[in-house]
Amino acid sequence: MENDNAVRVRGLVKRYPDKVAVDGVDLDIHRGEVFALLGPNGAGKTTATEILEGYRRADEGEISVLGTDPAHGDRHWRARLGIVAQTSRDEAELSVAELVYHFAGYYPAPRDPEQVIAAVGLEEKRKTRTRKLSGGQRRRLDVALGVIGNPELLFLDEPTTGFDPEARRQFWTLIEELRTEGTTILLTTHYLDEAEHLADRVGVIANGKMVEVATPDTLGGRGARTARVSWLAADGPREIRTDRPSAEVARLLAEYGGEIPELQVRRPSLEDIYLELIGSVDATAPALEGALK
Ligand SMILES: Nc1ncnc2c1ncn2[C@@H]1O[C@H](COP(=O)(O)OP(=O)(O)OP(=O)(O)O)[C@@H](O)[C@H]1O
Repeated sequence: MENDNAVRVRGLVKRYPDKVAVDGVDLDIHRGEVFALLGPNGAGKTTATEILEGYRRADEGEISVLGTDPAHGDRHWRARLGIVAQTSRDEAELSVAELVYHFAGYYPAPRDPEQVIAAVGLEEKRKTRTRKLSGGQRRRLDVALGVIGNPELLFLDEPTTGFDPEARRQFWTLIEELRTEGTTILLTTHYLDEAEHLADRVGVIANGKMVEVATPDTLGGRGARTARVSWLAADGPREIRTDRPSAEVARLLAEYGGEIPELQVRRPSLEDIYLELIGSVDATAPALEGALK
């Protein structure tokens, strides 16, 4: 019987000749959640993801993806996955619509190709050959091909790289719709605002190790962090740190008797916390002397 988690990983290790890319990772992704994997370049995100997709073999560890060990996944299992990899497939001479219809034919219960083309904002390009698409349009097509099979579990590896802000928002809406329909999603991204907007939980990976798994609001104790209240006083900008920002704002309000000039209340952003977590890992990483000689 399949367990409740879409993904269950214990003690995952992947070694390359000169590098341990994934170094003992545990990971649970619940059914129906959006999980964002964050980490610097070379942290091991793609390697780990490709092992879950069945494209690479682990050296050690127990892995279950939709109840199956990816090393033994058959085509029925594969049809339940959607994959948007970092590099695009190359079918340069086919048009957008031809390619989307073609891919729909691979799956037992595909989505409606026209709806998918519309959802990624490529209606006007449906007859354009894929080699004539811009980088961002090509990436939208990749997303369309990843979701056309109506997957239970969708892997998105840096899906919005090269998207303009409007396309990114449109993509976020699409992901929210998929989530509402119950699709489980594993997203890797370097955009912290994207992780914050979309993810139920985030995992930070660095040097092949999982540093922390938490909700975007609570990562690194974020929810309990001191707030900063800043405003423009008569003699220049002021900032104070406080655990009770509302009380501070009330005090200022009484003092000013009305509008407080340039008032801002800020807590550390997800990006601040992420950089702090990654920084503390870097500081304990082995020295690079050997590599730099
Ligand atoms: N086929 C390979 N052979 C040898 N080393 C590899 C191979 N693929 C990846 N690596 C190394 O493994 C480490 C992890 O790479 P990986 O691509 O998983 O990182 P990533 O977190 O996805 O990075 P990015 O954010 O840049 O995509 C890196 O040091 C990389 O150089």
